[in-house]
Amino acid sequence: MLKLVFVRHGQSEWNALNQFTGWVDVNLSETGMKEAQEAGRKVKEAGIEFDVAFTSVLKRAIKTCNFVLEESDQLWVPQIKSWRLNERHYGALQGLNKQETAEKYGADQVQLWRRSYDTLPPLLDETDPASALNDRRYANLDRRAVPGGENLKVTLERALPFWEDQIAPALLDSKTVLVAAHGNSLRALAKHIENISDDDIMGLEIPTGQPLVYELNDDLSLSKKYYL
Ligand SMILES: O=C(O)[C@@H](CO)OP(=O)(O)O
Repeated sequence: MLKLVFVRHGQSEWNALNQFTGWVDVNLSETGMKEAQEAGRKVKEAGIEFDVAFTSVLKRAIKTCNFVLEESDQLWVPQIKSWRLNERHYGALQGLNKQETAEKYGADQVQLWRRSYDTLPPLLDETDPASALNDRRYANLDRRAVPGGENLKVTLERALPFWEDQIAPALLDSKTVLVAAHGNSLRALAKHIENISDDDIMGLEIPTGQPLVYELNDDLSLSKKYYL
């Protein structure tokens, strides 16, 4: 049985402030660090030994990856970072308070922006410093892949090549894989793995710091899914 473990980063400073975050590189909160360490302890208790770990280029996920590996005494495990595992880019919503935005535009509109598969957020010009697209870590990024903001569909389209090129081959090579990433990049990959419809994906939430184990068959079809 092939094994894949998803961990959504622990609570971030902007999760705590209820702000749209996306590609803004905010830190874990104190609570988030504890959640990530607890996730590592659960991995250790479950006796899961990773061969490779994948994470994004955002510190809240990278630190979560490190905490999980440190607490399970596996800091030696090779780590590969990619922007393709980043949180969905939240466009012009980045930095706004979610509650205030709901009061301004209505809760239904905000729920569509947050959870619908194909509604794009209001886009941000790539020259806007808040867009993060000019940061040097994205120097090789094809800007058409992230048109100033992403819905889940665009997030899946840019995460999928990383699944195909890196994660799936590692699994098919019988490696036990950790993916420490974000609410929406993990929802996108979960949609693919679990074959969830465009409508049903609206209802899927992945909690922070809870290791989610996928046991997969040899053709990467889903056998079993559970939280530690
Ligand atoms: O702000 C964000 O980047 C994400 C994750 O925290 O928010 P949402 O819950 O709307 O997907």
